[in-house]
Amino acid sequence: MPERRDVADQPTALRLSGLHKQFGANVAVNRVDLVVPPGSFFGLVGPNGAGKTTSLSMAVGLLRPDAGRSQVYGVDVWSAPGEAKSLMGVLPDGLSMPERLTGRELLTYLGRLRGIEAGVLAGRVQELLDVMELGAAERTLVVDYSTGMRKKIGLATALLHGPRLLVLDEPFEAVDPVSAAALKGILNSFVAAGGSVVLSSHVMPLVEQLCDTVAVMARGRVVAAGPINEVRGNRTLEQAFVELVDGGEHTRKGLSWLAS
Ligand SMILES: Nc1ncnc2c1ncn2[C@@H]1O[C@H](COP(=O)(O)OP(=O)(O)OP(=O)(O)O)[C@@H](O)[C@H]1O
Repeated sequence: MPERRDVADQPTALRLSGLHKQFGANVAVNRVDLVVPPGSFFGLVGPNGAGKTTSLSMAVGLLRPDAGRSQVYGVDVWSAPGEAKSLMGVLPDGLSMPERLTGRELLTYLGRLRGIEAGVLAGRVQELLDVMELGAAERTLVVDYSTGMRKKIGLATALLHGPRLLVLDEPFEAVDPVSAAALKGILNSFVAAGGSVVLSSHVMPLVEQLCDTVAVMARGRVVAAGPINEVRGNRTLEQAFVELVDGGEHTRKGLSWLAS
């Protein structure tokens, strides 16, 4: 494992301040403040429709907020987008990519757009294809990839330029266990070397396994945030999550007509 760099002097990896977004009458994200410390592995959890994707989309500059700001290592995402984006690797929800390319062509194309020198780029592309186990699909176009393969090539594009912060929306969704283990290894090494990761997930054991810090969102607000041990207390994260989100009300509901 790479040696951990001293991250104490670095500015906050990601700071969301008063971030707000409304779709018509629906307040999707309600004045959210969030601080992701440098060198942390940060999990964003919440039930369906809580506002996670909307928050992350605004955080990385893909969706303009109605109010509030997002800063990456002190750089404002909306006033200095070029600089902020060079610091970030992003796996958005529903990533759209040039699909009539093979994985190698896609990574090479995006690497050139990001100004990576050709020799360096070729090495990185090969390493990413190997580690994501996409080398076997060398001749397959991205349009013909499976869901999990699309997730992996999306992650590869996020890692390509060597960012300091990774923002990943559901990175493990549809990824097989072998690839997931490889991805966990990559992300852990990245954090150990001083990088920061923010990921959203519905899989509580995965968040407990990977993350040192969590935020729980519900109905557009952050209802708990901090070191994972503090947020879950003496419960599992899943128990804490259910209690924080609805006091366990839904878990007691059943269907009167089912198996009665
Ligand atoms: N483009 C949009 N237009 C209108 N409403 C939207 C749009 N995007 C999100 N919403 C609404 O905003 C709210 C938050 O959605 P969001 O996708 O951020 O939640 P989420 O926490 O990521 O959910 P999930 O876990 O199901 O992915 C929901 O009520 C959703 O219907």
